[in-house]
Amino acid sequence: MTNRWADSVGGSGSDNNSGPRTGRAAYVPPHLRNRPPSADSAAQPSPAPSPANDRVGYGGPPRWAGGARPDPGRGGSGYGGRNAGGWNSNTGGWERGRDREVNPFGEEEEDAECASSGQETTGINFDAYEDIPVEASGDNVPPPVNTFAEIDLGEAVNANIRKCKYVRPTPVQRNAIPILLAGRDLMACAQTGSGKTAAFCFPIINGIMRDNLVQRPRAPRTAFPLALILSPTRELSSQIHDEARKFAYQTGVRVVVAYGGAPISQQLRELERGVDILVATPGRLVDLLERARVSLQMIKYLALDEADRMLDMGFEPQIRKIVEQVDMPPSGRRQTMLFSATFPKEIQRLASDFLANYIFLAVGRVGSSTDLILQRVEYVQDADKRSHLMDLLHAQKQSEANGKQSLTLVFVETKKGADSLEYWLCQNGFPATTIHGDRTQQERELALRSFKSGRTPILVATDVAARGLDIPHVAHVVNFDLPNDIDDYVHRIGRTGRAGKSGLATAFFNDHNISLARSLVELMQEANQEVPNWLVRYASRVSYGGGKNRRGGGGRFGSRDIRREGSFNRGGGGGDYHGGGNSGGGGYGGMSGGYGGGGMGPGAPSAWD
Ligand SMILES: Nc1ncnc2c1ncn2[C@@H]1O[C@H](COP(=O)(O)OP(=O)(O)OP(=O)(O)O)[C@@H](O)[C@H]1O
Repeated sequence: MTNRWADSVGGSGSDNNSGPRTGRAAYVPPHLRNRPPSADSAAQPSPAPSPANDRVGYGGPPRWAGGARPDPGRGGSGYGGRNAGGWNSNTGGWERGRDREVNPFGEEEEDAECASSGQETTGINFDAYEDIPVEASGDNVPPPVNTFAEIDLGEAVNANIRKCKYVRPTPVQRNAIPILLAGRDLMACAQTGSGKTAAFCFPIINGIMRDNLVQRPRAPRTAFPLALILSPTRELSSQIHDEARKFAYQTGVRVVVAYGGAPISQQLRELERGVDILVATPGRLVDLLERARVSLQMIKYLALDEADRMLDMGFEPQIRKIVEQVDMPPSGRRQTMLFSATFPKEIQRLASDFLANYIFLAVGRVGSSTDLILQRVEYVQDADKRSHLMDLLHAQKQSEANGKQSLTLVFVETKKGADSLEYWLCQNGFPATTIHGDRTQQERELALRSFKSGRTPILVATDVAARGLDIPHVAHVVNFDLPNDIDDYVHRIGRTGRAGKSGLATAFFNDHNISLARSLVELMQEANQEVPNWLVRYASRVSYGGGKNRRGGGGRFGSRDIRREGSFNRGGGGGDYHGGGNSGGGGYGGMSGGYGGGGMGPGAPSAWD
């Protein structure tokens, strides 16, 4: 009973690509594939047994060893449309191909009854978002919608929305989807856990289905995707791929993922079988482009998730190469969408290079954290951090005595620190695992699965796990080491308090974190959190501009559309504006100042792909 959710989570999206594949069907263009769904015929794979701790798993059978691997949710709609994304437009295999599509919902559908009858809510707590302020600026902003029924996403996508148990669109979806369906470029900022993935996936899938027969060039070994979704980490790309496959199930739109650390041969095979939407990390994509195994010349939709991270110093050269220096159609001839929970001014400036006459959308204040997360900051000297963490974990265990076990995500600064804390926790009776850039991809995936399943309910991580990961049941995020950048803090704590659920975030603060004090106080006040007096005193002692604090230089959440500031002249003028939350009324006030000083630090580059 207690493990029921854990089992289903552990199984979902992890081994659902191991269904049988029998032969190859001919390519069918997406617009011909959108037929009413037939009964799912694919057998559901059973989740592979995993050890209690992935360290123990080192002795287990090697995954990926030789040939096909039981790959977690990757590359495998099983659609079988050979050369989709390529050149062959033979339509003969449509039925066969679709019938073979592995059901990406896996056991979740079977568990639906259990989930809805239990304490778990599968949907967003919409009350939490009722009053969220919305700002949209740009020319002729399409109005928001209130329901999915108001948007014509097509029968198959609507069926998938129901399977996902999405009853109503979230605020970012209500606003972003009509903008994207109208073909507009978009820079969208919305709080962590508020449903941005679907906000860009639905319009992309719909667009591909609507496009008339797209004749792709003839090049036998080169894939020609129509849409590209870039994200900064392997795990996030894998997660987006899993989500996109659910949204695209039975639409005939084929989604493939490519990221580093995993054998490229498997990814090449998937690409050869056809791709409409390619989800990728920049490094692996550059590799595929250099091998001429992917061409971007047919790209009509480009989405950058965690766009501010993608355009900061760590990634910008790769992104420029992909978007500007290969064969992707220029802005204006493709539709570009950038999403994140944080958008510093400098990044907005850079981003405007990739956009044409775009709309800027802010749902909630840019860079703010959701007040669903209870934030606590405690003064803890470095030497005392471990025992303090132990106290927190013991207290948590006590409170869970009669309830379900919840997950704790502990962020540390270094990879070595992660390993050593993990070891210490395990020694002290707290099963833990770790994820960071020094672990192999195989180890990283195993660790994530072990954490999600609740087998190791503590995950010690570097910033590699800070962005985008949507892990149910993370009840507590501990910033054992605080980051230097307040935006990183926002993303880290955003691993809890998702989809309308509440969460707890505890930070250990000491004199090493002094440069963060002021922005931390502002962020907490913004989210109606109780701020300790000692932290306010720290904040008043420091001036802006220190460290990598990007909020420095004048005020709180700089954040609105930078085109509305006089100095910015690129990318079209700001104009239309609709404020208010769900009620559709009211204005969007209170955003003043801006990001000023501070560099755009790459955070911990070694942790990123
Ligand atoms: N309309 C909806 N109704 C119910 N749940 C939803 C809806 N849209 C998305 N969700 C769920 O909300 C959760 C968070 O969504 P998602 O991961 O897209 O958030 P995000 O805004 O991208 O977060 P982050 O900024 O951390 O990347 C997911 O579990 C998703 O399935």
